[in-house]
Amino acid sequence: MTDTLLSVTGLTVHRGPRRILDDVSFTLGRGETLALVGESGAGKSTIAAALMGLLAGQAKVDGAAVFDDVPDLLALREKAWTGLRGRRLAMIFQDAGAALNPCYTVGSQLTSVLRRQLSLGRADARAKAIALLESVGLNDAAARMSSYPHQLSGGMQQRVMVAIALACDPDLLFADEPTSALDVTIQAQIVQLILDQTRQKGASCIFVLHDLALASQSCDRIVVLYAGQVMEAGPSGTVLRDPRHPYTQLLKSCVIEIGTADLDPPQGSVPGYDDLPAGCRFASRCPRVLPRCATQRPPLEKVAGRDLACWNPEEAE
Ligand SMILES: Nc1ncnc2c1ncn2[C@@H]1O[C@H](COP(=O)(O)OP(=O)(O)OP(=O)(O)O)[C@@H](O)[C@H]1O
Repeated sequence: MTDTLLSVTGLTVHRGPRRILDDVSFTLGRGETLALVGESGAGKSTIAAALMGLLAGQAKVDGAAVFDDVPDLLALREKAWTGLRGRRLAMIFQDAGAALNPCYTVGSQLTSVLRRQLSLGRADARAKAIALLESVGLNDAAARMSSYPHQLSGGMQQRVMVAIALACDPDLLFADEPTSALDVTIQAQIVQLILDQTRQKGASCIFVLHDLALASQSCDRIVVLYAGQVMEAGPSGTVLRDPRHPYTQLLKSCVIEIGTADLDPPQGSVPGYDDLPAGCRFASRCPRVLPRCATQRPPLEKVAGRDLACWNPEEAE
């Protein structure tokens, strides 16, 4: 049994009249990895941004997020984020090429983080930066310090991002689709690198992923989101071996296996945020829909070892 590092309760985000996240709750243990999965627009990146305090001024954020000894991340003012963001919570973005500053060398971007956050002197920061680049598998790390981002491949740029994110030994790392800009052969290497590095440091990690197969292989827990609501959440083995929510079942059926005969793509699409039903947001596409689903939102309840929000769940497989 791990102790809890992050506990999110009732996270709700409005952008104007649109309720982008609706009462999202989940927990993450210390040293655990968690995957946020769901179709594009489900609100995965918004969860990460809200928990990193990056939505201020853009959206109305309600709910609570207890993080270690911080009573509520969602209530922090910008000044209170100093010493937390980049230090105890860090982020790896989708596209390292866009996230790294093209005007500064890899070395100067890494050492500036180390000097600012850890107050290291110039020589110590340089030595630690080289060690970090070595630890993320960058060949010839000392020489790479003077490279500009455009002189590196996409995979190498993402390794640098991992080094920067882990520079201050954060307790929690967000990896927002960290491999979506990379070739498929490099993707698995980068996911493995992030997992190895976070495990080695005893950190927790929240992966934002589209890929259910990758989530099941790499993460301890999984949160399945649909149009801003949690449909099902729990240990990834339990949820994916025996999905009880029709939406999780649908996602699972979309994982393509070599050798299967025909593709059977799901029908319909995620509803627009301007036109949402009062009840379950998946109701219009659900094969097990009941009349009450459109009008009454199912509560997230403990069912068979996971949290489930469904009036008419699948039977055990
Ligand atoms: N800056 C923004 N301004 C207005 N709406 C936004 C903004 N960012 C996101 N949204 C909206 O919020 C909803 C959730 O978006 P979000 O990016 O969190 O989803 P996601 O699940 O991460 O999608 P993807 O997998 O495509 O990255 C979408 O309807 C999106 O259009």
